[in-house]
Amino acid sequence: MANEGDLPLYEKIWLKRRFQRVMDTFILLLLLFLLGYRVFSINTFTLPWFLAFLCESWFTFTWIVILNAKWSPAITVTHIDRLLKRVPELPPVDLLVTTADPVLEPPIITLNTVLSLLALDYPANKLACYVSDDGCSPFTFYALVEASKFAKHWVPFCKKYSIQVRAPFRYFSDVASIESEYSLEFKQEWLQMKDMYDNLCQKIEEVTRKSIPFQLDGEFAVFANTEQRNHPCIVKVILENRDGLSNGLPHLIYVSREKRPEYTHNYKAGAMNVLTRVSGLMTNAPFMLNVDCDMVVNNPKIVLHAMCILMDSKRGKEVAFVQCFQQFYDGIKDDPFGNQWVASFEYIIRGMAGLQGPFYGGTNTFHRRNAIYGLYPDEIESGRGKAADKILVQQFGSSKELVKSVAHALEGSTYSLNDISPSSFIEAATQVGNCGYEYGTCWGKQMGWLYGSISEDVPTGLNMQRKGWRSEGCTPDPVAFTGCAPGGLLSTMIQQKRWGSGLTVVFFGKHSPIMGILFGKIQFRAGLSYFWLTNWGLRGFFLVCYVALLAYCMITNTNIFPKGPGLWVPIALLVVYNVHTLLEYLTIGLSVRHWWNNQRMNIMRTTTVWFIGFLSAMLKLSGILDTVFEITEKEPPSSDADGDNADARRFTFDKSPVFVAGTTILFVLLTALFIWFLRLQEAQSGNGCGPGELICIAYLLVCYWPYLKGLFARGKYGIPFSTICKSAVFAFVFVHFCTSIAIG
Ligand SMILES: O=c1ccn([C@@H]2O[C@H](COP(=O)(O)OP(=O)(O)O[C@H]3O[C@H](CO)[C@@H](O)[C@H](O)[C@H]3O)[C@@H](O)[C@H]2O)c(=O)[nH]1
Ligand SMILES: [Mn+2]
Repeated sequence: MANEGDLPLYEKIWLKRRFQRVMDTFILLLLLFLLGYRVFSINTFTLPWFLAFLCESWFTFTWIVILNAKWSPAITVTHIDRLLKRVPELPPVDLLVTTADPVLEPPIITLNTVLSLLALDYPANKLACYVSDDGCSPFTFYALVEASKFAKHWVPFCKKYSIQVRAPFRYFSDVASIESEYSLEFKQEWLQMKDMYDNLCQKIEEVTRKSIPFQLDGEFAVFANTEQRNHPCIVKVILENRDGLSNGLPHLIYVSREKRPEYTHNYKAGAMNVLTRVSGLMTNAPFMLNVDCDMVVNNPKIVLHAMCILMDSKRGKEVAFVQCFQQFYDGIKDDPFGNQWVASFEYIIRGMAGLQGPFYGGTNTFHRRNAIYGLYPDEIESGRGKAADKILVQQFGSSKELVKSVAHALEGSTYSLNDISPSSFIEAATQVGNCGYEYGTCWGKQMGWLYGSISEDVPTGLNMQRKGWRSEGCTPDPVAFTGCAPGGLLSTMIQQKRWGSGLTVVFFGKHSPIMGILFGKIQFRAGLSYFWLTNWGLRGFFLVCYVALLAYCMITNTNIFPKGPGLWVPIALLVVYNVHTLLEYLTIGLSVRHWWNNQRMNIMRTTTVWFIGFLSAMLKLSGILDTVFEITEKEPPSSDADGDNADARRFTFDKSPVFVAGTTILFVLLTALFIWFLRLQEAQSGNGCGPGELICIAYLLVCYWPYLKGLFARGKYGIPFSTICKSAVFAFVFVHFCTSIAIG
């Protein structure tokens, strides 16, 4: 038997999914068959055939990417008991939260996230919570101050009764949390807590509802004369665990970095870098947990689980970050807008976890501070050694205090808890939160959260894996964090557009997975699996081309699919692919409806928002137009939140260009079908468009059904008249173009 001390703190278990591999391979063969067919039927060579060949080559490549990503899935199993036995002194962890807009991200949400963090099952003197507020909002600050008062009761309550869900709005929305079998004492305290929480909500609502805020004096004076994009740096220590009590409350610090109109702020990446520096000064924990303002802790032991991985003496040393999946609460049943990603997590991200590790997803992630600072994994044992202060100043900026703390972190010297309290660093923290601080340094370029893409998370993770680091997934039961999925169709589309655009920029940039494979230490298969992510925009481009090609065939009575027996290949592809994905969904307990919703959404988002994202990335890359990080709207917790709400599942439309793209495609499909139908009366020539094209167009139309319904619906469920007009013009131009090149 192995010595107890030798047992690893975590294990990695590879899953066997043989049937899936067989099906995946079969689909690949069909694709190759189709390509082969095109190559050998070169005598019928026409431009449409050639374009179809290009697109299908791309689809085949995409399939190889997916197959490779899914091929060797793995899960991690963590052993908290071993950790607690072996590591008497748990390391400190800094908790970093970002919020950016008090309207799109109501303070009550941020407050709940923070409360759930403060109540983590981890020694309170080892935790410090930092909240970055890009909105510079006195409301958010007020909410945090009030939350800190409530936390003094809430945290002991949670710990005393081992409550699982420690975000009050989640906890109290669950009626089962108070059932008859509980003791009288508990019930009394429960009622008290509920009362206090209701009061807290009421207070915050009262304040935020007023158009003129409360008196900006005392603590709030700093917010006078500030604008969201024009204000000095504000750092406030809200809670301080002065006596270092392990059963007290963690530090809570509010940071609103300086903003000036003449500076670029780099959105979330900029905010994260400021948080990294401020936390570096104040507590300098070797590990940092980063969550978005709407991701509440769902498993209070999650830090312990993550530490099992990061503190493991063998394999843990190569792990730069531990990624917990994004999962959502109150998600609408059967995922009508395709924004819950359940199947992708199960198959793709678990698959990546079996390679060099999952990508960094922007939230629910534990980072090794020195990996963020640019350390290589082989430097971790020995530390980097003493770097000259001059070099550190060049890289990290001119704050003397920060350079000292960075040197500490890079040397990997044992984490001596700072005896100095956070509040003595306010001045230094304000300095590192200023706009000009990063000028000429490496922040955002070589280390920290990288700038340049509005999907900052992916290149940031790649930048670490490029140096040879691995990452690890962590999926304990219960789920680690739960967040709020975009509420409706529009916010989903905006989010998808941002990813489509940001990821395309990554693909063509310095931090592309290709560069990582060629010049860094990204393993080939790991790099290839990243294409699943970074190619979303490109997939939009190719799919739109293919759809246009199909429509062109229908309109001009030409074809891209073989006739006769060869026709069975594309048809078999369509059928097998759908059956296979359906089985994948059913295997993990998802419904047929869920599958179909995701399937059609995949078609809709690829042909609209990913395509638009691709175009906007092209504009950005050619320096014509910069891209903007549009924040996803978060819905405030409501008592009638209910996953079965029929209205919430319906598609809503507005004047956004996203819907112009979709409606245009719908019109093109309809016109193509209509022209084909008219032609039915005429005698058929042998070489015209055939059943292959027809089946594809019909399939696309079924996917686009919600748009068709939108044409006839009213109010927010209907497509606005102006959108219809614009789309009609675009569709007309396309059809006209088709007919004119066909004749010409
Ligand atoms: O200027 C900004 C913009 C955003 N944020 C914060 O960034 C987070 C993510 O923004 P959100 O609008 O919720 O975007 P999502 O699409 O939901 O986020 C996903 O995608 C982002 C990258 O596109 C990642 O950064 C996120 O972690 C990931 O959850 C939120 O906490 C925001 O407060 C800022 O701090 N400053
Ligand atoms: Mn979000």
